[in-house]
Amino acid sequence: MERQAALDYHEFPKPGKLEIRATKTMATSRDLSRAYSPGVAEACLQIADDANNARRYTSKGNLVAVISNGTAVLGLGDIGAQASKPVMEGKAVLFKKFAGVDCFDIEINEADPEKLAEIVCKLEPTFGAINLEDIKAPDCFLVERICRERMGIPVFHDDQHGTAIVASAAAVNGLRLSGKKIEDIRIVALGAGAAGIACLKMLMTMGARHENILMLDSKGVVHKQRNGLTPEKEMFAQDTTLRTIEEALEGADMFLGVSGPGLLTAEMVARMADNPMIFALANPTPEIMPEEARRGKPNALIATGRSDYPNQVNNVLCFPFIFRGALDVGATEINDAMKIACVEAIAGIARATTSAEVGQAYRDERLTFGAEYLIPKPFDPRLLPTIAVAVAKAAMDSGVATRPIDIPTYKESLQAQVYRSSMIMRPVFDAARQADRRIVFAEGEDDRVLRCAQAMIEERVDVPVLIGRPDVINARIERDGLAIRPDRDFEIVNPESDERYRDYWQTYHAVTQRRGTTPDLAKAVMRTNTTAIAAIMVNRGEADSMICGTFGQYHWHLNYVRQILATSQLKPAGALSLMILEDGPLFIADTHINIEQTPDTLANTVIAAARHVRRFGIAPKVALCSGSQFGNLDSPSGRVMRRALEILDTCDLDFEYEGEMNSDTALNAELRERLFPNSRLSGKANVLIFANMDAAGAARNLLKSAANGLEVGPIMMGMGNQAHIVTPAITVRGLLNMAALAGADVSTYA
Ligand SMILES: NC(=O)C1=CN([C@@H]2O[C@H](COP(=O)(O)OP(=O)(O)OC[C@H]3O[C@@H](n4cnc5c(N)ncnc54)[C@H](OP(=O)(O)O)[C@@H]3O)[C@@H](O)[C@H]2O)C=CC1
Ligand SMILES: CC(=O)C(=O)O
Ligand SMILES: [Mg+2]
Repeated sequence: MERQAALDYHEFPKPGKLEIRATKTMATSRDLSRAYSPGVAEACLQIADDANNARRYTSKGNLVAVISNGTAVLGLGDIGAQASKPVMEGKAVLFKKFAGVDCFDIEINEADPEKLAEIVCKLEPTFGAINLEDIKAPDCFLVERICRERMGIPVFHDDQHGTAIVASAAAVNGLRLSGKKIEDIRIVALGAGAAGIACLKMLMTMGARHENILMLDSKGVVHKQRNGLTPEKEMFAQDTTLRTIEEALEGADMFLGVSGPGLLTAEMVARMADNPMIFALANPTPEIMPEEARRGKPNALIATGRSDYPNQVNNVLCFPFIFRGALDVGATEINDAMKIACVEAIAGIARATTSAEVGQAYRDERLTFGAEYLIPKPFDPRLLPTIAVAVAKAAMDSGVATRPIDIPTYKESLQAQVYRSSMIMRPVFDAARQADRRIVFAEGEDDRVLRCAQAMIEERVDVPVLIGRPDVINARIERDGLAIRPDRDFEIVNPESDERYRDYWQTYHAVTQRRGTTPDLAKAVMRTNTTAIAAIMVNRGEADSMICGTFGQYHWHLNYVRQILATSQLKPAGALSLMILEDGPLFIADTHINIEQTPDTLANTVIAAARHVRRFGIAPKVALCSGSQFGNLDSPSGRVMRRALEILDTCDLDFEYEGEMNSDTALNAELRERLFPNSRLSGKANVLIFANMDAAGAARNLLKSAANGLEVGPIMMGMGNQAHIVTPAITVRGLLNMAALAGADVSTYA
């Protein structure tokens, strides 16, 4: 049951959703004396001397407090500070996961807004910024005002401004679709609390007119004749005879619900103008469920706060990224210019085509700008670089940044955070953009290949050619909402019917006739085997490189690549995987080609690997890994390694290599020094070569599965970049990386 699953998620394997992690080693008494007394005193004195040093010597600069008193928790109401803790912990997790911002969740038993503000202000030494959360209106307005006045760091009440930013982004895009103008639309807001007031103010900043807005709270329409209105409600009170939600909604263009569950019915919606926007944002249960809203107005543009429906208007699209940008420039506040930059950035992302990753993360959904996709999805990797950069720039332009930064460099560093492969792959992508190569994908009907083709076109990597049935390819492009179109963006080779078929089977026959292929067999292979077709295209010069292997066994594909493309000069020399790990890149070979290495194949693998590693701008340090080390075991792999080392020693090589040794000895220079002080390898090895495919493959798979390694590869070495065979677990980004490698002229990136 979903409720029990949610509880289990919170309870197991240990209670809660967060823990604290040390960022420095604490292994020796030397560490202890630096981290704590006496060394810590040095850091204290620096900060006592200049408070700005706190950002340098402590975690303050990246630390946000998520603070609540539990008086308006989601739409659950005043459930108290303790009960609000799961929400605050949850926000802290989102801050960290989406934007690398560290958080403490702080739940405070204080209902008095002035006293609460006082407590928050006293926390300033600890934090780089404050996120107020789920504090009821009108108290939240006072708390925020006092804190903003007294504190020198950004204070942002997310239910107000985060919600307002995301709702406004959705509204901006909704208006584009309906063709209405913001200054003309009539808006009815149900809920006059933290979120409601802020959303309306933001919509007015975007151009909505005060006289076109009707606000309702639990007592009905907020009008001039009502007594005891708070100043915030007073601001929106209209001189009107309308009193109920039904009356208010007559002919309205937008419903903005930030109130409570189930307060809107299909019958009420039916009273609205044509093509209305219905934003039912109460959590966890909206004012109206989308099916019901559509019953009232079939052509309504509908958004809720929920992730299980299209158009999730939730402040998670904003808060991690607006704080990221604000912290990174040392902003003293989050001002209107930064908020507007955020609205525009969010709205712009939904209008641009979706990235490879977001397409993969939301595979079953159609993500093309439209009624079902007004705003981006929370897992869209473009959110961080796009929004944080827009916010940082707006902070600098509006004069609240105390530490201005170089925006292009900042954007690159954020992109590197999101796409771990982006830094190391940058020169490869640049080279692929410069080269004019045609890449043929054997499995052109695969969803991942189609998304990769789209990304290749967006990133101007190279021209894709897809082998597959055109009707299947077109149907999948349509289903996935991709923007690519055959002929305009890519070429299709249809194995069932292509005018080049005769040329292809004849070429295949000519190449393999002395290996038992008859004309009939050649014809059958060219009708059914897309890997062979791709290889023939490369053989005939109709493509520069091929990529296959999204399904099936590596050696099955390798057989055709070898048959058709290997020559006396070009032979598969091994498969190299670049594993991007938390502490940097590590190359592993040969993961796929030589099932058991001989001394000669091993020496070739080492030389080829060193050449490929250099192309990434990395100086190779190769370790020959085995169960035996430095001659201590007379094992088969030890013997192969030792003989390979002798061969390498005759080759006059200009890179570091050493063997044979265990893989921990390869990665740990201190251990190596103890075991074999005369090693020719300096520091940590960055290329591990194993004696057989089992060992190399196991190392690669363990690094991927147990160490969260991100793989670029396997890169086929020795074939002049004419062919790469991927493995079925490959992701869209993985394919795109391979396409960039295949698309780069190998001599141009390094
Ligand atoms: N999707 C998102 O990103 C976000 C959604 N929200 C949701 O918005 C809702 C309000 O949050 P927030 O503004 O922080 O809370 P507040 O407590 O500050 O405001 C609640 C508002 O809803 C009004 N209200 C409550 N019950 C009714 C009712 N039966 N009929 C009409 N109005 C009613 C209250 O009226 P009165 O003033 O008379 O008490 C008040 O104006 C919550 O459900 C919350 O989950 C909030 C932030 C973000
Ligand atoms: C999303 C959020 O902040 C709320 O519902 O209160
Ligand atoms: Mg909230």
